[in-house]
Formats: sequence, structure tokens, C-alpha cells
Amino acid sequence: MTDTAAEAGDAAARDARARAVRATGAGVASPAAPVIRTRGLTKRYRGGRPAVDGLDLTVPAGSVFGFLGPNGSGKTTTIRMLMGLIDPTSGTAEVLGRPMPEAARTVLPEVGALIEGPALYGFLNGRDNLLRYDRADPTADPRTRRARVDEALARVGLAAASGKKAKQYSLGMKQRLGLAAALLRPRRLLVLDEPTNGLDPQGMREIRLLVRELAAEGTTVFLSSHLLDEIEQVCTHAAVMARGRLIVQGPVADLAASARGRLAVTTPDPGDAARILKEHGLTGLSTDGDRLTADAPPAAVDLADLNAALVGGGVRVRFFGVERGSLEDAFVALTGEGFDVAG
Ligand SMILES: Nc1ncnc2c1ncn2[C@@H]1O[C@H](COP(=O)(O)OP(=O)(O)OP(=O)(O)O)[C@@H](O)[C@H]1O
Repeated sequence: MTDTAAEAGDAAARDARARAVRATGAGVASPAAPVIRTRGLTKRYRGGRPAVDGLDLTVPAGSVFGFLGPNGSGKTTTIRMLMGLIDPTSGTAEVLGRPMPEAARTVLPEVGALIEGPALYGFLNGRDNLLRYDRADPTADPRTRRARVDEALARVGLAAASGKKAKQYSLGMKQRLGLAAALLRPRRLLVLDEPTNGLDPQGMREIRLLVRELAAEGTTVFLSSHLLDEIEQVCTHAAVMARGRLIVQGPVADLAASARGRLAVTTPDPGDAARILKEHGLTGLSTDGDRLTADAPPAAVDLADLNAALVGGGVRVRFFGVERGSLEDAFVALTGEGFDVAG
């Protein structure tokens, strides 16, 4: 297909979606409505398999929603469709209850976004970069501009560094300045694409703290990450992507709990312990020094009986218990693959 034909196809699809929205009267947001909702959202770049394939995503209002997946799983492509930067091949996306990309003009002023690093002028200092952003917003009152910029700088901890040129900023400072730009006006939704990518541990902690603060004030935060522990630390909800498809979504606590977890035993007698656990039908045994783990037994098995069997068999038990499943366990169980956290 030529570019023009592809664009014409996009335009036709957009018109069809707009007609469908008008016909159903959708597009009027109710307070309890999800902040993001996609149905069958699909993007196929030229040739190749879909980068995003039939995505049904529901992001509840007030959540910190982690969009998790290994590199190349379709996270950025999804975010770009949600923000109206590219058209879907098929399916629909609603942001703040309105259809995207059709309603981009009214939706985007209520959405703060940080996608693929902020666009900054290196030769301007932090404050002047923000003044530029604020000036570009036709709805921003010039009389309160300085106060707004100062507040945003303070918010992200850059007040003291605001006179420094942006090109002298560390990656973490640039990221925080980008966030400050997103926070120049009140937002109902913040969309952050890998906000801690490339940051040192201290920078990561600062961004996570800020995300929690914003969420506490009622802003819904949608953030993508390829870091499982990051999602477990800051998110209330998560969706897991693999190869363009949604694997699972829901409250983080439920997702982690759905993983069975592991029985762990610490003992100076690991050989005897392994034999006894095997005799009691436990599977997935693995020993590392004095620590033994196994798939958690089914609920019907009383852990007290298992512990008594070990002690009765002469095993000296230092620790015995089931360790909670992590999001990584859930991912591995659902996909049968390891989660590639490198990168
Ligand atoms: N403009 C493009 N043209 C063609 N293919 C693309 C384009 N952008 C992304 N892709 C492909 O689509 C797939 C999904 O990429 P995407 O960037 O959405 O994933 P991601 O989960 O955000 O990964 P990363 O964390 O590496 O950015 C990949 O196979 C990628 O190579």
C-alpha cells in the first residue's frame, strides 16, 4: 500500500469510528467510567505481525496502572495510539471516556504525557524551558505563568537547579523537568512511558515517590515499564503484555497472589528434606545449599502436617513457610517464558 492509500484507509477508519460513536451516544464520560478503555485495539506496521494485537485494556479511575512487558512487546505502540499520535489498524480506544484519536483536541489538554524522553531546549535553563511550554498553551493565563512554573519546579525538586542550562542536567533531572512540563496544569491522567529508564537508583526512587504523591492527589497514572519490581512497588493495577498481546490485567495484589508461590525450607539436612517432601507428593524441588524450595502444595495439604513429617523424619528445620508468588512468577506461569528484565 502507498502512504496515501494508507492515510486514506486511516481516515476512513476514523470516520467509521466517529460515526459509530455518534450513533451510540458514547463519548460522554461518567465519573466511574474507566480512564482508558480499548477494545480489540490492533496496530500492524507495514508487513510483519501486529505490534499490538486485539488489546482490551481497562484502566480504572484513580489507579496507578503499570503497563508491563519485555522490550518490543507493544507498550510504546499502544501509548502512541492512546495519545492519538498514530492511528490503530483496527479496534477502538477511549481516553477519559472519549474516542481517540477523534477527540484528541479536547482530551489531550487533560492528559500529561512523557513519551520517549521530554523535548527540551538544551541552551535554555530549566525555568525558561517551562516558561516556553506554558506560553505554548493558549489556555494558560500569562499573569500567573511565573507562579505556575515555580510551583511545577518545586514539585519535581528542581527549584534550586532551575537556573542551570538543560543540557547540563543529568538524565534524571531532564526526566523530572519533563514531568514538571506535564504538571503545569492540573491533569486527570498522566501517561509516562518508561519514566525511570536510564536513571540511577536515587533518580528512580524520586520519580516513584512523585508518582505516588500525584496518585494520592487523585491523578490516574498510567506508566509503562519493563521492570517487574517497579510495578510491584508503585502500581495498584497492572497489565502484562507479551508479543503484542495482553496476557493478564487486574489489581497487582491479585496478579501476584494468582501465582502459586514456593514452599521454602532452610535446613542443614537438605537431602533428607527433599526425599520426604517428594514422598509427600511435592513437585518442582530445587536445592541451593541449605535452602530447599518446591512448588507450593495444594490448599488441601496442611502445612503443619508437612512440617511434622520433616521433623519426624529427623530433619532439623530452621525455616519453613510458603513464600508469596511475585508478579514475575505469575508472568512465567502465564507465558511459560522467563521475563527478560535486561535492557
Ligand atoms: N514505526 C515502526 N515501524 C515498524 N515497526 C515498529 C515501529 N515501531 C515499533 N515497531 C515494532 O513493533 C513492535 C512493538 O514495539 P514497541 O516499541 O511498541 O514495544 P515496546 O514494548 O514499547 O518496547 P520498548 O520497551 O523496546 O520500546 C516491535 O517489534 C517493534 O520493532
